Amino acid sequence: GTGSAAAVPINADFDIAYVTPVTLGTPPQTLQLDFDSGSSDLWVFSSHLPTSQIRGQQIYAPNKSSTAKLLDGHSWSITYGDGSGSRGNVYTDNVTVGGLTVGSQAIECAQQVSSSFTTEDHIDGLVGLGFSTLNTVSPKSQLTFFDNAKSNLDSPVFTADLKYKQAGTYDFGFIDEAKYTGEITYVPVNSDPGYWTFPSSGYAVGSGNFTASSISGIADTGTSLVYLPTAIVTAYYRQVQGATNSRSYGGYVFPCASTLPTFTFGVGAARFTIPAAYLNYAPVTPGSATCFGGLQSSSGVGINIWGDVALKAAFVVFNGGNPPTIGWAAK
Ligand SMILES: O=C(CNCc1ccccc1)Nc1scc(-c2ccccc2)c1C(=O)NCc1ccccc1
Repeated sequence: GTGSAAAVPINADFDIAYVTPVTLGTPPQTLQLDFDSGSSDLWVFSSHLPTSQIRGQQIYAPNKSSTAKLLDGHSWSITYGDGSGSRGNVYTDNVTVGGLTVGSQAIECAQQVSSSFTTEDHIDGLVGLGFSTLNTVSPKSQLTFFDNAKSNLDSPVFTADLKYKQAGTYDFGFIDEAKYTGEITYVPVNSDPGYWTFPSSGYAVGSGNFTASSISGIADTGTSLVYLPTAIVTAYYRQVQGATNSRSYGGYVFPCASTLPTFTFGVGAARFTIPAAYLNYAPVTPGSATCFGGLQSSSGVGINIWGDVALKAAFVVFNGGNPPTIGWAAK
């Protein structure tokens, strides 16, 4: 089988995150979920949440689904690097994404979410697409939607075609040749950390020389920005008039009117250029003349993250075969 579903930016002004419609249970309950290759829990706003923590999100009510089953004695609790998090209990039910159905998928129902989830009213939960070793359900960890679907897929892959300020797609089970140009460059994935960790071959700032340098990082559809080693990031912002690394804003900022260089990264012999517009991420506060960069230092993060700002400059194949690999193509 295969599946194909839209990845829609949650904000009209800048690409904080992308959501995809997912139907749960019988009769179908449709939620808008954030597909996240940087984590491995499928969790949803649910009828078990205090109403004080719900602000407009759609909820999944397992007691309204004839196919829902409580996973007795199981719970989950997750914290993301930005300190946000959620926890709750677990049901299994049918989950459908773009025509692809998984029966008895673990659906982690939130009983508590942190304030940043409550205030983000366009995200009804997450679909983790990382490796199932990262799943937080206890005492028995659960498989991701992709791992459950894999055996029924024409090919054990999913692809991300994210776009700048417009809807893209997630495809499951096939590679759509119409979505990319040229060849797909595949590199090995180290899944031990539980992420889609792959080697990048180097970078260039604007029209400058390409610096060959092996950079290990993760392909993370759930993280908005790109986080790279300080040496690379300072080389980039040296080319931006008025850029500073702001302690108060927590990263590199610059006058919104600044001219930004592009940023090119290598995957094997292939080169991908992130347009300047993607790197002028957003005003630090609505209407401000100071803007926050789409490229930030990973020194406070602990790992290098190729988030949406990079992913939307390419067509990316997450190959869940044995061994796993990741493919990058121009589009
Ligand atoms: O957690 C993820 C992917 N999920 C991101 C997400 C999506 C919706 C809501 C909340 C979070 N990716 C990874 S892998 C490793 C980290 C990390 C980041 C900072 C410090 C330590 C670890 C993160 C992560 O938290 N990403 C989101 C993020 C937030 C702030 C700064 C950077 C990245």
